[in-house]
Amino acid sequence: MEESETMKLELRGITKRFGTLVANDHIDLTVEPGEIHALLGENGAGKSTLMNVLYGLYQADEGEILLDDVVQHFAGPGDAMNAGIGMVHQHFMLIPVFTVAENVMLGHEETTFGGRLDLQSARRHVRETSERFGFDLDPDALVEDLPVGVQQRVEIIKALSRQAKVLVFDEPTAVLTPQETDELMQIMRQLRDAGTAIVFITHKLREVREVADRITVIRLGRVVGEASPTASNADLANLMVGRAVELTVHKDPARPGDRALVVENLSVIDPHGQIVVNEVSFEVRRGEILAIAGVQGNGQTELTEALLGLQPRVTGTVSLDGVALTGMSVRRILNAGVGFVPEDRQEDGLVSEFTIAENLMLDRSDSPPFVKGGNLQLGYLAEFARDKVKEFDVRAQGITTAVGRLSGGNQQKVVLARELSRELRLFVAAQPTRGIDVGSIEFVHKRIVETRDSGVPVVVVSTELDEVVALADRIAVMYRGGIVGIVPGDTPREVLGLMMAGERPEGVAAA
Ligand SMILES: Nc1ncnc2c1ncn2[C@@H]1O[C@H](COP(=O)(O)OP(=O)(O)OP(=O)(O)O)[C@@H](O)[C@H]1O
Repeated sequence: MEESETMKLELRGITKRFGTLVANDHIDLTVEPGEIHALLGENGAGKSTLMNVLYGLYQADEGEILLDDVVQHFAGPGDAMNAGIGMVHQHFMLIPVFTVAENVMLGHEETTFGGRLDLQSARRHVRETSERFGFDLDPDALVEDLPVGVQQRVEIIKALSRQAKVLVFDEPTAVLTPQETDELMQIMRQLRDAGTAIVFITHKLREVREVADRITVIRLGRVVGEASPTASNADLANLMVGRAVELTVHKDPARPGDRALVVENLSVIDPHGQIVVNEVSFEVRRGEILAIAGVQGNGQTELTEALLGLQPRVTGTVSLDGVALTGMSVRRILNAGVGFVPEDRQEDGLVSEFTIAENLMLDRSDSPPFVKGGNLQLGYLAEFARDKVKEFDVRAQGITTAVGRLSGGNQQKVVLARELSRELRLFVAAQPTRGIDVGSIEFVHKRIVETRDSGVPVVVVSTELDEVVALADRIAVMYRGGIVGIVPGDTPREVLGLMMAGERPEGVAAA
C-alpha cells in the first residue's frame, strides 16, 4: 500500500429526521488524523444514523460533512468511499466462498477510486497490509474458513485498499472473542499511529477506556458532552444514560428447588456431518441460573437451539419437569412455557416488517389473551404493547413502528420483553444483552434474576465473562462441543479462562 495521507473529518450541525423523529439533532463531531474517537450513547441515541449519513447511506436534512475543511456531497457509499471513508460493518459484507484476495478485489469494482485491482495486486496488497499491521492473513484462504475476528480484518484491509483515511467501526467487538477483541484494539492503535482517523462505536466501556483518545457522548440525537478516557465506568455510564447506573448485579444466593431441566448425553450433528455438541449432560433446578460460558463457536449456539427443537440431527434426551422435549416441535416447546432469546435476533427473534406490537405477540397469536373466540383482541394487544415498551424502555415512535426501523439495541429489548412476559417454566437466553446499552443491561440483568427468584430455571449463554460471573449460580464451560466442567458461580475468572481454553483445572470434576 502507498503511504496513505491523513485526513480530518468534521461533521457540522448534522440533522437527520425520520418523519417526526429527530434521530440526529445538529450534531457536531470532529475527528483528527491519528485519533480514536469513541462515540458513546444509549440505544437509539442516533450513533448508527450519524455514521450512515457520513457513509452516504442517508442524506442529512441539515448540516455538512467536511474532509480536510472541504465540504463533501455524498450521494451514496461509493462517493464516501472515493473520498476516503471506510466502514467496518458488524455484519460483514464479505462473500464467504471467495478468498481473502478475491474479496478485497471485489471491493474495487464498486468504486472507481484507484482503478480496478487485479488478483495478483490484491494478493500483494493483502500480504503487505497484513505484515504492516500484524493481521496474520493468508490472501488465498477462503473467507468462510476464517474465524469471525479474522474476517473482520478482511473488511479492514478492504477499506484500506481503497485508501480509507477515516475508518468507522460500528460495534465491532460485539461478535468477537475476548482475545480477538484485544487483537482488534491493537490493530486500531496501529492504524491510529499510522494517521488514520477512527470513529469507534461500542457499548463496552472497558474498550472505550482502553483505546479512545477522545469520547463524545450523544443522547436523544444530541451531543451531550465530551468525556475523558480516564473517566470512571460509572461516570461514563451516567453521561450516556443521564442517570446513575448500577454496574453490578445484586442477587441473593440461589435457593434451588426441584430438578427441572435435565439434559442427558445430548449430541448435535451439523449439516456438514460434524458433531458440534458432544454428549453433553447437565441439569438446572428451579430457581437457579446456569450460565454456559465459552468462546463463541464451541457448540453453545447449537446446544441452545437443540433445547428449543431447532436442530434436526440430535441424539440424547432433554426433559423439562419430567416431560421429554426431545422430538417435540418448536411450537410445542414454546407452548410448554420455554422462553427463548436467540443469539441472532434479526434472523430468529423478530420479523422486521412487523410492528413492535405484532412482534410482542409472535408465537402467541393464536391463544388467549391475544385471541378470544377467534378474534384478535386489538385493544388488549395495544395496551400490552404500550406497557412493555415502557417497562423495557424500547425507544420508538410508537407500538406500530416496524421493528426493522428500531436501533439494534431496541430490537433486542423487544425480544426480551416478549419472552420475559410469558408464563415461564424455563428461560433460555443466548447473549441476552448483546448490543444493549449499560442502562438497559442493568434492567435486563435484574429481570433475569427476578425470573430465577420466581422459581424458574434459567440458562444463560454468554461469551461475556462479566455477564457470566454477574448472573451465574453455577457455570458450565463449553469447549469444542463438550462441557469441560460445571463449577460454582463464584469460580475465579482465571480458572474459567483456563477452562475456556479446554483445560480442566485440578479439583474440577468432569461433567
Ligand atoms: N430507517 C429508519 N426509519 C425510521 N427510524 C429510524 C430509521 N433508522 C433509525 N431510526 C430511528 O432513529 C433513532 C436512532 O437510531 P440509531 O440506529 O441511529 O441508534 P443507535 O444510537 O445506533 O442505537 P443502538 O445503540 O441501539 O445501535 C432510533 O429512534 C431509530 O428507531
